[in-house]
Amino acid sequence: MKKQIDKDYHLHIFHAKQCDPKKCTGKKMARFDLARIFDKVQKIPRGSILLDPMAKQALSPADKNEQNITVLDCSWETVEEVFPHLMRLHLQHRALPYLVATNPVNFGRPFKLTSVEAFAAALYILGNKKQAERILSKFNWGHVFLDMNKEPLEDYSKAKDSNEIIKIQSEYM
Ligand SMILES: C[S@@+](CC[C@H](N)C(=O)[O-])C[C@H]1O[C@@H](n2cnc3c(N)ncnc32)[C@H](O)[C@@H]1O
Repeated sequence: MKKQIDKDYHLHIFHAKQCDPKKCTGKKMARFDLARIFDKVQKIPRGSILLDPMAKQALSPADKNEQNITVLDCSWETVEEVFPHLMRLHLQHRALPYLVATNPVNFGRPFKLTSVEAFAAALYILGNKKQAERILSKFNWGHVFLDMNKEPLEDYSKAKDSNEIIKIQSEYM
């Protein structure tokens, strides 16, 4: 039987220019050509998955067929204000389930992931673990994210849909 080759997802960062550029994980990803970065909403590809911490639907393997994943790199202080403005673009807003951040700013905090952690979690859930490892490899704390979240990520990656993700999440919270 032919081995299926993992397809790489296209990663996009809508950058709101609200963070310290030296600490910004999105900027660093762009420097390494791991994601495309822009500051105009119009550049978000149509129909893209938008990783939105306030979305009603959780990301799940049912979203596997979408090619594009977008993150909004902004300050956590403005998240509640900015995401509703993007509803008019008809993107596929998806929240990530319970996972723990391992970046130096929010280490140990659930749900509050940096852009690179959010992308890596999404890639893992959608079945491309190699791309998740590749983007995290540019951060010296990156591998810790997959180590600490290995069990839930494995379970989420085997879920059928958003409802199953929510059920699995409740076992970890
Ligand atoms: C708020 S920004 C903060 C970026 C940070 N300054 C950095 O250097 O990476 C993080 C973005 O990652 C995505 N994200 C983080 N946690 C998430 C979650 N629990 N569910 C969905 N998306 C999430 C969202 O697009 C969010 O806007």
